[in-house]
Amino acid sequence: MAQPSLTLSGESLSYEGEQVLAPVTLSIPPGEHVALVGRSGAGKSSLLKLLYQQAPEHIALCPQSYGLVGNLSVYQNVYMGQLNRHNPLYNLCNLVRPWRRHKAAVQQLCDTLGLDEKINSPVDTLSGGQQQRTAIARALYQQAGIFLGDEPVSAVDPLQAKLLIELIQHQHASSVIALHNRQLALTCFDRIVGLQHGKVVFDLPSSSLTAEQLDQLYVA
Ligand SMILES: Nc1ncnc2c1ncn2[C@@H]1O[C@H](COP(=O)(O)OP(=O)(O)OP(=O)(O)O)[C@@H](O)[C@H]1O
Repeated sequence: MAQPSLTLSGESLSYEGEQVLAPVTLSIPPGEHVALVGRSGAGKSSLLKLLYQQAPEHIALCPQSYGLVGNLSVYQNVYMGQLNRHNPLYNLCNLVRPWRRHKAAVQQLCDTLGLDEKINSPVDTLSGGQQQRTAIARALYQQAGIFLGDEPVSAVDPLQAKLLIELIQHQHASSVIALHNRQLALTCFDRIVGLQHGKVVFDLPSSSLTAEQLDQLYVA
């Protein structure tokens, strides 16, 4: 399936009549990896929501709250990344007694993400970082062309965060990831979109930005 560009042409977002994101115009073509940076409440999740609405069928979404089912295993949660590819009976069979090809594919992802020993554990029994990696595994299993992540590496150490971002980018034609780690934004992404008080205040190549400029977003 050809990957679309994600394009916003002046869309805004309001809750109960109150605008939380001012009109945004931006385009993210296949091949571009974009970081969203800004203080808590600046509008990063809101912008991701608008982007998701543009092409949900092409997007693997990794939400801030993970959206995992706590009493189901890591395998079952990761399998759910492909739920919409199969009929309900097929899914039920593979959630209860997985076929070898699904089990092997999920096992491989779990090995890559350091979850190999946890594949049969209920998600509720995992650490925060392990739960976060399960949410990433589910998004990777979806095999979509575009990845949207809302602070998907906030609960892992900096080295692991960099490896995860590289893995996500390697497996998706384009990605938009909200994160607070400015160094990661500068080193791993093509473009950085800065948000402040519900507005996009810059949209620039990461090579043209410095850590000090990103720090300005965090000044009250
Ligand atoms: N469901 C909602 N109803 C009303 N207001 C909301 C809702 N979701 C978000 N907001 C408001 O929209 C604004 C932007 O929130 P958003 O979640 O987009 O920020 P953010 O940059 O992602 O923050 P964080 O880094 O804390 O996740 C905030 O003022 C928030 O209170």
